[in-house]
Amino acid sequence: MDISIQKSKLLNHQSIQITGSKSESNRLLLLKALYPQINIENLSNSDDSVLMQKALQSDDKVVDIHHAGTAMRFLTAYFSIQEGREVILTGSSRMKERPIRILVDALKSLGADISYVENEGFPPLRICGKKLTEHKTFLEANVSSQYISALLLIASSLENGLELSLKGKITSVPYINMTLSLLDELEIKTEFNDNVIKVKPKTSELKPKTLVVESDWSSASYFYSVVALSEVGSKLELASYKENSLQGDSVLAEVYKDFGVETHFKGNSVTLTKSSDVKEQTSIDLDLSNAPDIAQTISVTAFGLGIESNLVGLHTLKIKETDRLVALKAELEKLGAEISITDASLHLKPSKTIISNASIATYNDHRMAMAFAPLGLKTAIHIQNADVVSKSYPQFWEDFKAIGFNLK
Ligand SMILES: O=C(O)C1=C[C@@H](OP(=O)(O)O)[C@@H](O)[C@H](O)C1
Ligand SMILES: C=C(OP(=O)(O)O)C(=O)O
Repeated sequence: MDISIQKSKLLNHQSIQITGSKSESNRLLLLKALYPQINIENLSNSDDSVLMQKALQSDDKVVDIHHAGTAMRFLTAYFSIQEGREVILTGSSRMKERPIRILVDALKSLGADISYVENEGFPPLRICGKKLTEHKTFLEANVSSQYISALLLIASSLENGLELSLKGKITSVPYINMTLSLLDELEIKTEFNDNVIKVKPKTSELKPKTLVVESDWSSASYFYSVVALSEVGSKLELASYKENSLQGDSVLAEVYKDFGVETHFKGNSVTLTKSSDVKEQTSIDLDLSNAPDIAQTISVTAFGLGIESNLVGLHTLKIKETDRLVALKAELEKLGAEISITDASLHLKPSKTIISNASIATYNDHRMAMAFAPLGLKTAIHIQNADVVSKSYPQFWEDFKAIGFNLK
């Protein structure tokens, strides 16, 4: 399904309810499989969370998690400790290109039995579940924090817990802290000092506990972009959010100040207001190594506003749903952008015009479709394979329609 967006205008004062964070949901689903006393509210309805839930409930030999990176990484750890069970864990053709050796090596050093079914270092994996006897390991922490979260999520089930040493510069740190905070809410004892994370084994029975998932901040980014690209005085309300979030992408509230967007928290909602125009000479300089999933949204907002941006810390973007740096360059250029990229950065020159009726390719990447959609406020734009959004945000197009986007 392709979608054409006619030039649109934001309907002021709309309120949107966004589904639960897929990162929090996929962690809690795994923890619930280990500790069934957990009750989860506002669970994400994203494809990735539905796939995670199904995978945890299935008895099949082959478990296919399609494009879901967190599910691939978290389930590798989970199936490693399912004693006596053998699983082939696989995914989409892109998933077979997303590296997993760092996690597999760490699990093997703890005693896991994992082998590669096709290419060394990549899914699919054959995992023969067993009791892991070791409790100390290390891993390179600069490639994906998901490897670290995967180990932490199973750590309290290991006989002696886990002592994990992180080597190199740690990337996507807020996601590690999110994992540790959720463990903390379950009264699982953890420590994170000087690049060493320790998790104690859970010895006492967990009391029944309800955890409410906050709505997804990465999904909120597309509305930040909409407000940034709208006229001064425009307002949009999003639910359910809190000021002290576990999600690193909540840094949006700070980042979008530079795009003239103010954020106000009230009750469980957040109101975004376009409070001032952005000056032409504004330049956005950001290190996004802690919030890689909002890089596409920010680049497109900056382009839509015609301002310069220098984004660094983007080294993880190459191994996500697509090579997001290459994809951003190719698609922004269709719109007339002057953009240069390296393996870890992106530089966008200020531009005065946006080419109309460009057809944006989405590369099986939900965030390509969602990041480019707000440009419909500036010009007519065409989004290819627009249903990719369901990976994280199945209601995306309905919600964009509700706030005034003219979709065909
Ligand atoms: O742990 C998580 O829930 C995630 C961690 C990040 O990945 P990396 O650590 O690979 O950057 C992020 O990009 C992904 O969307 C979700
Ligand atoms: C990178 C992402 O997801 P994952 O790595 O879980 O596939 C994402 O949602 O942007």
